[in-house]
Amino acid sequence: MRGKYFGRRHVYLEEMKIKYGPVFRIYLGNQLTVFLNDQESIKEAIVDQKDVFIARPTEKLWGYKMSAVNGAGLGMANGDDWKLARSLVVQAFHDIGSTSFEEIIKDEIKDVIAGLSTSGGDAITIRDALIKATTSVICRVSLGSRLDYGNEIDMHIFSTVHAIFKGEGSLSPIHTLPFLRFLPSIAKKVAETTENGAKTRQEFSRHIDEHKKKSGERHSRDLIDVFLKKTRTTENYHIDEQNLTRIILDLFVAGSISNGNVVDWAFLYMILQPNIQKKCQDEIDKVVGSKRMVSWSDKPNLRYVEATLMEVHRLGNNAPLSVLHMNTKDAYVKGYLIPKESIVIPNVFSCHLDQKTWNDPLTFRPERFLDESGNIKSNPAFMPYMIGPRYCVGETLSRMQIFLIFSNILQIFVLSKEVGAKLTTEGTFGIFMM
Ligand code: HEM
Repeated sequence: MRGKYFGRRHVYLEEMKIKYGPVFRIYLGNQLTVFLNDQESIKEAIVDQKDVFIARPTEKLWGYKMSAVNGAGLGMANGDDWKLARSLVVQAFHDIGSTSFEEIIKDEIKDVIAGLSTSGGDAITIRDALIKATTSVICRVSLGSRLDYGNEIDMHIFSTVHAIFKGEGSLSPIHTLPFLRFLPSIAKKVAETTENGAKTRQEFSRHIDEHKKKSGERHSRDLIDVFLKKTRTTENYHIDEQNLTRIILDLFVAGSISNGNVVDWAFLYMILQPNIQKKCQDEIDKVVGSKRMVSWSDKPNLRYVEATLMEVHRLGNNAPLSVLHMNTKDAYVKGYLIPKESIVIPNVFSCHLDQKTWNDPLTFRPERFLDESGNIKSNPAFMPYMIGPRYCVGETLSRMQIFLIFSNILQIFVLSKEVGAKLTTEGTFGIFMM
């Protein structure tokens, strides 16, 4: 999308919603694409007709089809391949366990805090440190080792994942108008992306080989350990090593920058609303004090912090268009026919700002998520990790990271704006709202 909507596709979609209502369609190339723009329409499709809307349109998008040749991974897989990949990741997260997750995250936080402490009060940008920490968490959960920023190959993985985010994602015209790939400027980019993806997956294969050498000695410390155990204990296990490298890439893509990005949004709101920052800090001081780190078990008692992070998710809108779905049969939503094999896009951004649901939706107000007794009060229209059978598989790990990083940094530092800096909450629309 170009012209006045460049980087502001959400504005265009809001204008379409006002004109045509909560369900409307557009053509991407010759592909019919339906946008669902409120809680009722998203639920009616993705939950009430889950078996029809569970699919991904992988075959309909050129780049995704190409990248699924040696295994469709998890995020873009369908049918039994999806079930098996999802159950491997769920099993791995279960076996690694929340105690190990917490230890891994706290290790990374200590590094971020050490980095911030050396600034001596000078203005610094925290975003890079946050994203490196959250990428390192995924690295440890998938490959069993920290991301080494002095290592050329690790940096290659990091920049490959970054590059994916800078693109337009599934809505890039190249997917539905694949002849565009022959244009010289695009051809170069396609060649680079293909080469980088292949190199990154080769590196993952190297990690799998390393794990195999030690396999007898290892407990389930990471995804590769759990995969190797499955291949030993399950006859004709259907996921092969090629596909595993794609699953790992999916976890990196979906789960690294996303979390750092949310914490970055959270700190922006705290800088712009120092009174809310202070309320979070007062709660942390009261519940945890300053002699130990904030832990995941403190969360039930840090309700204002929790409500603040929910409000960050609502307004920061990390994954504004969720991930694409496809209906495998003709279906109706709000009385509109959605022909078989349409691309279906849950517009979570619009749902989170819907005037019908949210009082004063553009105002940052954590209290909207608290009841009169100060307990957390959710809202069915709040769905940052989506709903239905394909909801985010990394939700628990993600919530833990965001909570721990946010509260442990606020426990120590007061965040403020550099003198003269101009800050805005107008984000750039892409796979993630940046
Ligand atoms: C703030 C952080 C995150 C947000 C807002 C987020 C949001 C989402 C959303 C909206 C979906 C699409 C669900 C659907 O299609 O119905 C999704 C899917 C997914 N997420 Fe996340 N996510 C986050 C972090 C993570 C993390 C940390 C991981 C991995 C550890 C992860 C892995 C995935 C995967 C693999 C899928 C595809 C699931 C499937 O197709 O079955 N995400 N996420």
